[in-house]
Amino acid sequence: MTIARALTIAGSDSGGGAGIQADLKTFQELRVFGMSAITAITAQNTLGVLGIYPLPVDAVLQQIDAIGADLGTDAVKTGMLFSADIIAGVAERLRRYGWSRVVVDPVMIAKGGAKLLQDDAVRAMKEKLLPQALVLTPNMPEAEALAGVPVRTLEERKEAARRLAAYGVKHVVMKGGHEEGSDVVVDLLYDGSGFTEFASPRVYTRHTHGTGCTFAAAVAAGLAKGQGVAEAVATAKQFIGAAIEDSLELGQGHGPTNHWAYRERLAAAAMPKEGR
Ligand SMILES: Nc1ncnc2c1ncn2[C@@H]1O[C@H](COP(=O)(O)OP(=O)(O)O)[C@@H](O)[C@H]1O
Ligand SMILES: Cc1ncc(COP(=O)(O)O)c(N)n1
Repeated sequence: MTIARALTIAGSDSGGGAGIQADLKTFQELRVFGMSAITAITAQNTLGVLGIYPLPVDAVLQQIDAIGADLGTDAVKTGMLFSADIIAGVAERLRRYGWSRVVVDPVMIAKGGAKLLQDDAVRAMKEKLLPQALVLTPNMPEAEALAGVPVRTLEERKEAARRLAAYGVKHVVMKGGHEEGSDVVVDLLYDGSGFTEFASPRVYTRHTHGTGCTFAAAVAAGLAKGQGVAEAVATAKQFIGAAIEDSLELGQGHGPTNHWAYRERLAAAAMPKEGR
């Protein structure tokens, strides 16, 4: 049996809802063997980010090399990269190992406002990392920062996607969680020529900590299993939809999503009716 493998290069979230923890849980739920290279340790809970401790660039790259030299990977997901130096090193390693199924989640600011990417790192992300992204998954504020144009209306989101594709990104998923005044959350996939919409009902909840990480990790899991981008995005949208709907109500602030909800739904649907 072939085992699909995925590597996440991201920050650690002690609260377990975002970052490396969300990614590994998502890989596991989607039956993908998960591996990690930690870029920074954050002391974090549902109320906010209490501290950020970036690792030395060499420590980040050695973790990647440990995987490149032995286990290998079928897909890579990047999350919180924190600095221009880490971004440059990661971009070089992606090239060195020939890893092409790369999902870049351009994490910049935590929901509580803490900076997870230094200001001078945005340029490195655009110039060094985006050209290597098979899929880029910005939320609306991240798309604005990267594309340099306002991103609110559907037309503005499309224009930003075209601008981001010009950096060499093959597919852009413009996530719609931050869209205001709509009962539907639309994620827009741009493949360099056309747009596909992935829509779901908006869940009115405060428990959305780590939604972006979880979504991007689910896309990477699909790619690791050999799915095409559109199929991986469609599954990821289902996965995050279930995780948000069946919330765990943990913590006093913005709680994590439920990473086992999607699997439990599939299992319930497969069960014979009399067995339920
Ligand atoms: N309230 C919500 N109800 C349903 N889906 C949501 C909600 N908020 C976010 N999502 C989904 O979660 C994913 C992450 O979205 P978004 O909030 O835009 O990104 P981020 O977490 O990076 O800020 C997307 O697939 C989006 O469609
Ligand atoms: C270590 C780490 N990485 C990423 C996020 C972003 O999380 P969100 O998906 O809620 O924007 C976070 N809060 N912490």
